Amino acid sequence: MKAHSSKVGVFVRIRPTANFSKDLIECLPDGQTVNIHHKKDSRRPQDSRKSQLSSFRLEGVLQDVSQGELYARVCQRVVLGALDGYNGTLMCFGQTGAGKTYTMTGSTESYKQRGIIPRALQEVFQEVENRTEHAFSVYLSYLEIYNETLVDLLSSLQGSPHPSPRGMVVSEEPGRGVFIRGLSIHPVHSEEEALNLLFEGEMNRIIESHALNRNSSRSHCIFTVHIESRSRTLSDAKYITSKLNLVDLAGSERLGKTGSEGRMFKEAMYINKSLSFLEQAILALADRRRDHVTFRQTKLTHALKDSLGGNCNTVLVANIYGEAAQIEETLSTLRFASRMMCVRTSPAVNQHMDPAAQIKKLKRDVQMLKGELSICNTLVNRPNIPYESSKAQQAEIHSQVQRYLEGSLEEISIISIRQVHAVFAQFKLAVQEQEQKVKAWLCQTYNLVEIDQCAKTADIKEWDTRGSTEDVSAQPLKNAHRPSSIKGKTKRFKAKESQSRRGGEGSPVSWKGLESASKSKLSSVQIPKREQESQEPDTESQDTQESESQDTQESQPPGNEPFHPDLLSLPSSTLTKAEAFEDFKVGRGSKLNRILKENKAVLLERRSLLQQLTEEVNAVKREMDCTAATIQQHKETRGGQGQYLVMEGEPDATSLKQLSDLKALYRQRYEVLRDIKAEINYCQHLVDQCRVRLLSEFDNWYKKSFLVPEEELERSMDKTLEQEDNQLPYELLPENSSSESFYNARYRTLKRRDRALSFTPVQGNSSSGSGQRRLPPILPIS
Ligand SMILES: Nc1ncnc2c1ncn2[C@@H]1O[C@H](COP(=O)(O)OP(=O)(O)OP(=O)(O)O)[C@@H](O)[C@H]1O
Repeated sequence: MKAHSSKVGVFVRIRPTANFSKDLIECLPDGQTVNIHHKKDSRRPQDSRKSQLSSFRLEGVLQDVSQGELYARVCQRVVLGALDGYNGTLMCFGQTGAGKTYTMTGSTESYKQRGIIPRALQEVFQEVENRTEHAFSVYLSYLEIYNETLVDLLSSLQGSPHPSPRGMVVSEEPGRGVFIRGLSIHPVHSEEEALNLLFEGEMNRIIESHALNRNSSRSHCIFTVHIESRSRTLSDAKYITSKLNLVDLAGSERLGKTGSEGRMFKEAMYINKSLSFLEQAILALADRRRDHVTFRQTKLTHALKDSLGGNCNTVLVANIYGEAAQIEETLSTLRFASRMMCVRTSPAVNQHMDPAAQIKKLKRDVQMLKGELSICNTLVNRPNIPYESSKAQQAEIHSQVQRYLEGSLEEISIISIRQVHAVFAQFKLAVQEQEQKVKAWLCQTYNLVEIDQCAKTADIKEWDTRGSTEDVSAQPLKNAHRPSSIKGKTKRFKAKESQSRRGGEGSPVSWKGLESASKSKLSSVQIPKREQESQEPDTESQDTQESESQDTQESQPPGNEPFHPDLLSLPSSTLTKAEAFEDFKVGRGSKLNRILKENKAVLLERRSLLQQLTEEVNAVKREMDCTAATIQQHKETRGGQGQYLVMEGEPDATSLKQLSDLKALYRQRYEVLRDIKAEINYCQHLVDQCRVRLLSEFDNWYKKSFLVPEEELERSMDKTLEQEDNQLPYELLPENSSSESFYNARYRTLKRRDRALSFTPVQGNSSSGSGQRRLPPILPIS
């Protein structure tokens, strides 16, 4: 939709104070102008006594306004715009302690003092209910930028994706704009659900205490409401989306005033630096002669790129103090605010096409074009060309390709593009069939099993034998006492090893033997048939232990972390991951493990064959070189100028014959060597596949069996919560029923926090090694 140019809306909010400096700060009756009387330049002694007036005219000066009034004047139109498909951004900027968080989030203890975000959420869900002609979907995300690190404040919620090892990044894509890759986005269906997420995120924010603010936010936070809306009445393909960014910036601070030291000093440096880049970006945006603005210097400016000069309705609230002591910072906040007034944005509805409806339309277009094509063909007298592919035509093309491959058809005549595609498809099919045949032949010859196939069989058998009454989660612990199946397996290895020893591991393989082994596809390689194994008697052997320990080393699971089953009401013994892997190999993963071993045995056999063969080939080569050298020597002693003639029966004639035989032999053996190398590559591929599959199945099994208490815990917690909620102290709630969601969400959050505290000691943000997270004192709801 066409964008129109719009100014950024800028408001000033003055934090209430008993010491309001009327001499220095003058709010004019127009409600839009604030005059600041200040010293000319306090840093220059000659100017320090001179007074100067700086006047700022903004969209509104808000002094002693309630939270409700502020929302109505500043935010409401942006929220309603977001429901109509316009992106919106609301940003609080100002000195530390000036009231940004109070404006944006407000008090989480008092419904009346709730800030912009809870009010915006209430408005969104009220509108969703009222606008019955549209179906809305609402999603939330909550991002924190702390010391140039992106943190997902909602990552602690159930269902959040596991954080990517590479962390989150600010990305840009055409058509999608700026977004945070890796940030979790949560669907919400009610105001209460949304508030739950807000309060959860609030608990995770980083706060510190300093001289100007007891609960100072040490980071920038962006709470985003993603809205999607589709018409319920119109069946067209269009739908609209929008993003509402509610930004609480960290406060700028003079280090002398806040007394920040150590980590807080470092935080303050990051905050001031990113705010100064933000100011630079605003300056550049406000200057219409500049055609390039650099947003990428900091995460904050990059993440806000779309919101500052993009296609959205943007509003800034500049929070200032009313006291004389902060007048310099107040002045610089107002300067920033007035620059922001010069920035223009181009709000536009984000309209998209529904792919399903678009497909329908395209189908209609194709039908129409086909009709036109057929008319054109008739007009130029072209024979009736088929543009649809019927089964008969496909069969015809198939037969043409087959005949072409066999040589009975010289060429395939081309009649349409569709037919060319069909011909290529047939060629591809022929190649694939050939590949399958070769693969099947190799598997059959070497008794190797495709990993997918064997895993499927293993799964089915596992399922069959487990039975319906068995407790799956208890399985690994049962397996901790190695089941008897391991014994059967140990016997197999013993048999295999003795067999391979009998097969001549100690005795050299003759050339003939090698050749025939390769040509007859190694009939001498003995691998036990899988069906026979289960019938073998149970016995333990030293051989097996060696074989197993060797295998364990090769297929070690990643990590060796101990886990604590007692936390999960499991028996109190503690297994390491390596021990669990051992159990897995004899239990659930026994089939895979066995196949891995068998394939490895074949691979080893092949390798030793290759080694012997290489030696043989090298020996032949040496012999060839030797014979050639002898012939050369004779040639030279005869003064060998010109042609070298040898009479039959002479010793040189024998040498030449011998050399030619050796060459033939060399070529022949070299070919066998090459074949064996190819076989080894194939075997290696199967062994690798087996190993990866074994490890990944183990990982899944391990996670399912031991390491996912959180989800279970969360589920059980939610149940408990529901029960507890039924006993919610409603007598404490105010009579206003619209506050119910707010207090419910608050109550749930406090409960969750209590439980979290009772489970783990309170720590800072593990990802950033920062200060405390915002954990407000538990107060009675009143
Ligand atoms: N308009 C207001 N009415 C009542 N109390 C306010 C108002 N503005 C701020 N306060 C109070 O002032 C204190 C500091 O406010 P707040 O934490 O919102 O500041 P901030 O600008 O977010 O600071 P920082 O940048 O350090 O996080 C809080 O106790 C808050 O309740």
